[in-house]
This record gives sequence, structure tokens and C-alpha cells, in this order.
Amino acid sequence: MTEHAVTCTRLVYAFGDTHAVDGLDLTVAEGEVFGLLGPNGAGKTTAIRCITTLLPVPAGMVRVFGHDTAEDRMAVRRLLGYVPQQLSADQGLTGRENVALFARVFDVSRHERAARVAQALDAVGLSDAADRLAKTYSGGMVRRLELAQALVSAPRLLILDEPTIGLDPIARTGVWEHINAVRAATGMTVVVTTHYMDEADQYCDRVGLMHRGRIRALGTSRELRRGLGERRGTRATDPLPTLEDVFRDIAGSGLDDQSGDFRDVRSTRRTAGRVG
Ligand SMILES: Nc1ncnc2c1ncn2[C@@H]1O[C@H](COP(=O)(O)OP(=O)(O)OP(=O)(O)O)[C@@H](O)[C@H]1O
Repeated sequence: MTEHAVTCTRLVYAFGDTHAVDGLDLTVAEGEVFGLLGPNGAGKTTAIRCITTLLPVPAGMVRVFGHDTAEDRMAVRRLLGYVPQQLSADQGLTGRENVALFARVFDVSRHERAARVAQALDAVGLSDAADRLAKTYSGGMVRRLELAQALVSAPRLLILDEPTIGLDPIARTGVWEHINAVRAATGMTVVVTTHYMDEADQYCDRVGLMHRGRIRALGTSRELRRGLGERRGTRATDPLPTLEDVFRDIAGSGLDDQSGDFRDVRSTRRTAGRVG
């Protein structure tokens, strides 16, 4: 049987009375790029923090490559790389120093360290800028540096929480090209949250639409779009609904209709603070 990279079974996580994750069932196959989508407050970050062992699992179960996060936290941590929404690069260090710091934290052996740091920087296209202070980097470069930090331990599972929020289209494409190149070279599994439907459509093998703490729709982007088309009685000659249509259909009133897109104001602000 193929081992799943991630299995969440009836996962529940509450902050007081707020059930951020409310009976989440989810499996991510080894080697796939899985997009976790959902409106603000759907519970995506909380679910991800449970998977990465940063939050305990009070009810239900999370397994990463078969390891129970509650019982085998260190084994899980050794298997994954995590790029959180918040800034994880130190602006006062160079790119190389930042990645070297993560190599030490992740226990990359001393004799391998310099080579692995150089390899991770190269994988994200930052070799030439490696010895500049991170505070001189553009927003896209900071994001790629954080990607290098997560890659230096050669993770089997890479988890990215809104990796492209606040970046211009060229920088967004750059981040994804590097993710895809590493994935093609290593077979790494990728779990990503994003509010950009075009990215989910283009880069994710499957997407899960999360709303109020649970997955409400799951499949390839095309399957979800076709499913909505069938429910709406769309004719074969008509264009399929978009993934954004599917998102609106499921999340309904949870969206900010004023803005016309799904950019998360909170996250954008956080990122603006991060990269500014
Ligand atoms: N530390 C916290 N204390 C209290 N409530 C929290 C905390 N973190 C999250 N929540 C609440 O839990 C719910 C889920 O939040 P979460 O950040 O997981 O959602 P999300 O889908 O990642 O949203 P976003 O897209 O805005 O990042 C929200 O109602 C949020 O207000």
C-alpha cells in the first residue's frame, strides 16, 4: 500500500469556543502538490500547525508518513520543512547565514553543512545574492530565502503557508518554478495554502476547499469545476466554471465581496510588514 504523506483523521482544534478545525479528514498522497484553500478563518493555518507539530492534537489524529504527531513529534519534524506566513528570515544576516542557521537547527551534519546550504541557495536561485544581507532582498527574494531555509534539511514534506502572498506576478511565478524544480528532482510532497485561485489551478495536483474547520470539496481543480458545472446544468459547449466560482459556491457569504478577490487583508498586512 502506498504510504500517505499526511493523514488527518477527525482532527479537532479549538481556541476557547472557536472550533478552528472541526473534524478534519484529509489525506495527501506522497509526491503530490496539495492546495489547501479556504476563506479567512477557515482553519487552514491551524490545521497546518497541527500537522507540523507546532500545535498539539487535542482530538483526532495526525500522521506524517505514518508517524503519529502526538507520539513521535521529533520523527515528524525531521521529515518536514515549513515556511510559515510570518517572517522566518533574519534581516540582519546574509542569505547564506540564514540558511546555515536552519541547517544547524535541523542538525545537518557539520561536514555536509556548507555544501547543503550552497545547494539550497542554488535551488532557489539565490547563489549570487547569498552573501548580501537579507534586508537588501526584494519580497520575492525573501520568500525564496525562506524556501531555502525549509529545503536545507532535504524534507520529504514541504509545507508552505501562503508562500506568494503580497508578491508581484513575476515573483510569484519565480517561487513556484523553484518549488516545482525541487519537487521534480526529489519527489518531495508539497502542501500549500493560498488565496490565489490561479495558482491552485495551475500548480496543485489536487485541492481541498476548507470552510468552517472542515474540507467541503476535494479533487483536482478540473473535477471540482466540472462538478459545479454539472450542478448548475452548464452545457457541454459552455466554458466550465472557474475554481473561483467553486470557491464562492462553497464559502458563500464568508467572502469579502467588496474586494473582488480572495486576498487576505490580514496576511497581506503581515507580509507587507515582513518584506517592507
Ligand atoms: N491564537 C488564536 N487565538 C484565538 N483564536 C484563533 C487563534 N488563531 C486562530 N484563531 C481563530 O481560529 C479560526 C481559524 O483561524 P486560522 O488562522 O486557522 O484560519 P485560516 O484559514 O488560516 O485563515 P487566514 O486565511 O485568514 O490565514 C479563526 O476564527 C481565527 O480567528
